[in-house]
Amino acid sequence: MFLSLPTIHSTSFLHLLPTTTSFSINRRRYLTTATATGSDFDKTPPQPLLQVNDLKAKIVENGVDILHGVNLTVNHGEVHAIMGKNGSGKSTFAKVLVGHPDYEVTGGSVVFKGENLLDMEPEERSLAGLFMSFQSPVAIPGVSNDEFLVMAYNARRRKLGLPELGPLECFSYLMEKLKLVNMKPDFLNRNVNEGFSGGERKRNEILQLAVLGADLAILDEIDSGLDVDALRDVANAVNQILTPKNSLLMITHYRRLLDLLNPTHVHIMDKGRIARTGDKSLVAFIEDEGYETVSALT
Ligand SMILES: Nc1ncnc2c1ncn2[C@@H]1O[C@H](COP(=O)(O)OP(=O)(O)OP(=O)(O)O)[C@@H](O)[C@H]1O
Repeated sequence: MFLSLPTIHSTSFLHLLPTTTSFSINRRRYLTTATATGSDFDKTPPQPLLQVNDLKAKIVENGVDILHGVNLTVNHGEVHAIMGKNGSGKSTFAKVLVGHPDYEVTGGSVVFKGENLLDMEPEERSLAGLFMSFQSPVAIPGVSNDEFLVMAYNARRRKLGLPELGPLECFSYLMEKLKLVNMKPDFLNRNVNEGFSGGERKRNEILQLAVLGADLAILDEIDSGLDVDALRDVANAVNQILTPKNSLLMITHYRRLLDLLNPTHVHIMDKGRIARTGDKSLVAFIEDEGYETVSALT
């Protein structure tokens, strides 16, 4: 997880929900009904959860431009996958969204829940409902998993004006989430990610997501290093965390994760841009043709 203040599912998106819209929810399509007061002309288009427009960014250390104009819209309840060859800028894009200090935005805009995301500090982005699990989650020596989760969860509750949970309530809340991710309770007493295997770290990221919640969860190669059982557990947990209101942006190289999480949109990133967007059939196209075909068209 991005180690700033915690992300949690927020109720503040409610005012953004349109009166009438058709939007995809995980694998289903829902049609909400208009309020009876207006004509068709009153129907407002769906308010995107995330709107990225011509986003450009460079690496701070060496000034190299990596993102060359990314455009992406994620609506509530959608599941997006970003694929693309190594070094095409997928992780950079994700890290720029959460405000990673290694990168500087040089152009474009990002609107999240109606707010300018680029104006927010990383902590504010997290508190606003953005969660990211990194490709290589870091360990936090000296801080136990349960301390970390309780602290993060209660910080978010304070931010939302909710009372903090006491130790007993926290314990039962965490146990419920552990079950969701199929992790043993002793993981709570261990220091965050310290001595965890690669797969355990990935599972622990999903535990953090389950505990903290998110309006938009960004999972960067959550499937790398997972055995088949762990992959299924992680996918099951993510599917249970998804609701009609929150959304998922996953970065992956592998079809097996897509089969389990069933994205509504698949994007191919190439040379720091989204070069192609489609549905899951795009994956079969890439498997047949390779990324070079996409590169040749950009
Ligand atoms: N902090 C950094 N310092 C130096 N180079 C970087 C940094 N971050 C990204 N890069 C470079 O930017 C390019 C894009 O990297 P990025 O990690 O975004 O690619 P990716 O599409 O996620 O690749 P992969 O599929 O291999 O994970 C690569 O050439 C990478 O070496």
